[in-house]
Amino acid sequence: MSDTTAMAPDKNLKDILTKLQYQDDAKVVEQITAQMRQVQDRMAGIKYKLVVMSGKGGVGKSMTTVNLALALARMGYKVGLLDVDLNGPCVPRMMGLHGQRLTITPEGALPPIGPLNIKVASMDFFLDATSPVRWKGPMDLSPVWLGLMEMNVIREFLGDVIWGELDYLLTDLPPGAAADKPPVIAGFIPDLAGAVVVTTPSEVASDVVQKSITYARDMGINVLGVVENMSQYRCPSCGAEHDLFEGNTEAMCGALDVPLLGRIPFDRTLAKTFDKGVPLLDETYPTLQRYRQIAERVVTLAEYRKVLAEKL
Ligand SMILES: Nc1ncnc2c1ncn2[C@@H]1O[C@H](COP(=O)(O)OP(=O)(O)OP(=O)(O)O)[C@@H](O)[C@H]1O
Repeated sequence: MSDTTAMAPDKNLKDILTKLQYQDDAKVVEQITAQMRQVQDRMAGIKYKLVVMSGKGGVGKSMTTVNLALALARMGYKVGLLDVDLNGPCVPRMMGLHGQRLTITPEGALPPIGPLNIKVASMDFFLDATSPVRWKGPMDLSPVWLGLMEMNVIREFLGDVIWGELDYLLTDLPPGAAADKPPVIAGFIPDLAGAVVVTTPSEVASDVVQKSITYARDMGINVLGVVENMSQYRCPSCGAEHDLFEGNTEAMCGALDVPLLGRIPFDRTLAKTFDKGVPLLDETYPTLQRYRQIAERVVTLAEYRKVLAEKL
């Protein structure tokens, strides 16, 4: 049995990165290539790697990622969940794993196991509870270095986690549209099967989500479809459903030629349970059944694409 220790919390990017020395350009390329090779090896046992992205923040991307993972696990698949947000990782809390740590072994970092045997790896597992990740160098250098360092931390992190054999790995990307980090981070995941884009009808009314879909496609990411979150509000007393926002997701999907995978209503029970770290697991619950239908569509699309890619 290998010697295991919990990873110490560390918030200072400069400390995290002391082992990474940028001496010259050739070294940087060498280092990044080595990191990417390591990530490829670590993820070699995963059949389908998916990312979940959104245009703006707060549209329910993490809620969707977590519930798709749970739905896939309920369908009998071996599932992993990866949360790469440095400044707002919330997957561990939603899965009831906040405060856990990755277990460091000589072979790499073992992710904690959440409900339905889902392996969960998050930046949260080596960050401290409340303070933000901070820069300790000169402030005028911080935008450039923070970007570089953040990408480096993420590649290092991806190269450390031992996933073993999985059917699906779902990655919750940080929010952001167009020329921003999510598609770049998605590019760190080798043989990506595709992306699921989460939006709300109000976001559709703006052009942020369309930009992120276009940008993802420009980066060669296969957009499997769109999930419309907080579509409607179900009245707790009479059960009637009412629209919450203006916006026509169906029309947007038609215009972009991307499938609408499903709609999830605004559901207070969902928010209350997952935000408290007590994930709702009753599969007969109507909103969870909707996630199940979306997960079934995702499986069909991912498998179809794979078969197609193998035949061509
Ligand atoms: N369908 C829903 N019904 C009710 N509340 C929801 C729903 N989806 C998400 N929420 C709530 O909205 C808040 C934001 O959700 P979530 O953290 O999943 O968004 P996000 O897009 O991942 O945010 P971020 O941009 O910070 O990554 C949370 O409190 C969550 O519980």
